[in-house]
Amino acid sequence: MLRVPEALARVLEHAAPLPVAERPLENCLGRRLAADVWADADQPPFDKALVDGFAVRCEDLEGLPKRLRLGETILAGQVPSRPLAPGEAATIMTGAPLPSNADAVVMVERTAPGFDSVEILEQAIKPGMNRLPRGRVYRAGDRLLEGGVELTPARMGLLAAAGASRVRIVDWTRSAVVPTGDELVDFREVPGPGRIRNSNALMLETLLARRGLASWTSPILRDEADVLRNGLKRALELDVVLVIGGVSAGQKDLVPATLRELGVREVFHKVRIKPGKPLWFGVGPARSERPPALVFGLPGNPLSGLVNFLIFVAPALDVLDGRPARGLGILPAYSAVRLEHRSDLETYLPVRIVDAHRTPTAPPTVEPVDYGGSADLASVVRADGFLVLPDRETTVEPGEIVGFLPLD
Ligand SMILES: Nc1nc2c(c(=O)[nH]1)N[C@H]1C(S)=C(S)[C@@H](COP(=O)(O)OP(=O)(O)OC[C@H]3O[C@@H](n4cnc5c(N)ncnc54)[C@H](O)[C@@H]3O)O[C@H]1N2
Ligand code: MOO
Repeated sequence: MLRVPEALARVLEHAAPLPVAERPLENCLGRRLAADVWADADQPPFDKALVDGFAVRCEDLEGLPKRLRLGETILAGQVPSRPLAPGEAATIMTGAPLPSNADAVVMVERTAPGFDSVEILEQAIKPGMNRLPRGRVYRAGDRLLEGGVELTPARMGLLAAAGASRVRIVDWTRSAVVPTGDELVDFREVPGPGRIRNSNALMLETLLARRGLASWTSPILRDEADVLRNGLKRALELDVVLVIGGVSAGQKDLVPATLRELGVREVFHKVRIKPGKPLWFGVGPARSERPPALVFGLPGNPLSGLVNFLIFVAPALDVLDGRPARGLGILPAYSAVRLEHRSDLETYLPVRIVDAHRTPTAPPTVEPVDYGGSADLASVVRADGFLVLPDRETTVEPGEIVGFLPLD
């Protein structure tokens, strides 16, 4: 059986960035830009007023206070019809273009406006005041964003300002979530005898959604070869397939055999991890425009699926997204209790932080929560993360440093 780092390395060996695609900007939050984006025009595209007030020529304003004749009014969205005449001011609103020879804008609060003239009150005025010159933000032809950066809200805004309405990105991963099992009913239903609600599909969909990825969820597939075959075939058209259940040793655990029948090449089955040991991983048949699907057969127990997602699926999604796989983010923590670990499986134990008033940089102290095993999703809700025990026997003493994988 593979150890966790070996299994992860096998997964990542088969993961490669998805092809570049041109997509509508509004759909690209969080995506990697695949090419540099250049400014199509100067920004601002004209000398622009930064306040509501009066556009002036500073040379008219020696020895304040002084009265200027009022010429035209320029609202945002309009353009001035002519330059200022000597001794003249134009009424102007924030965002409007300045007359070509105006070199400052005086705020309306620092003036005494009259009917056809305005008195500019005593104040320090110099050229450039309250005026954003054309091209001050960027010039046509400037590189606005470098290929490779992630699209944040501010970068999205910048691209919108530059009219980049379609952008080249590393395409987003299309994932399928495939719940399997005769015992499952939709979570909106009341389960009959022996049945349980399908909780894992929603958990996996939302784990993907947290990463900005929409997914397709198949109907619950019954444990019958032809039902599984048809359902899984459809899922294999996507980039990542998360099959839930049916991967251990039961009589109805038909998922691995069905996947192999559909041309999915098994890379490994079972990992030295708890929960999540029965994990199955394979690579789908070749596709014309995208790399073959990465297929994860996640064990049906909710915590097994969650832990396997965090440890194996999430790093693969990073690579498909065109970014280096982020580390697991395992931090040091102190164990509050003695733990006797008698297993050769790397073990993820739900724990809560017990020292609420610690300083932010100090490792937290953690203690296990009441835990009923990998079907006990309520334990994770009580937990702040997982304490990680190695894949060999070990005893942890109270106060000893352990690995801690925070949740959320
Ligand atoms: N003889 C062996 N038995 C089992 C082994 C083993 O190595 N040898 N491994 C155990 C471990 S560990 C796990 S984990 C489970 C994994 O089993 P499967 O992946 O085959 O999953 P199922 O049997 O279909 O389901 C297990 C459990 O999870 C529930 N489940 C399934 N799907 C969902 C869902 N979408 N939402 C909520 N709950 C779900 C299912 O009802 C079962 O209770 O196998 C052990 N057995
Ligand atoms: O992986 Mo299983 O989840 O240990 O119960």
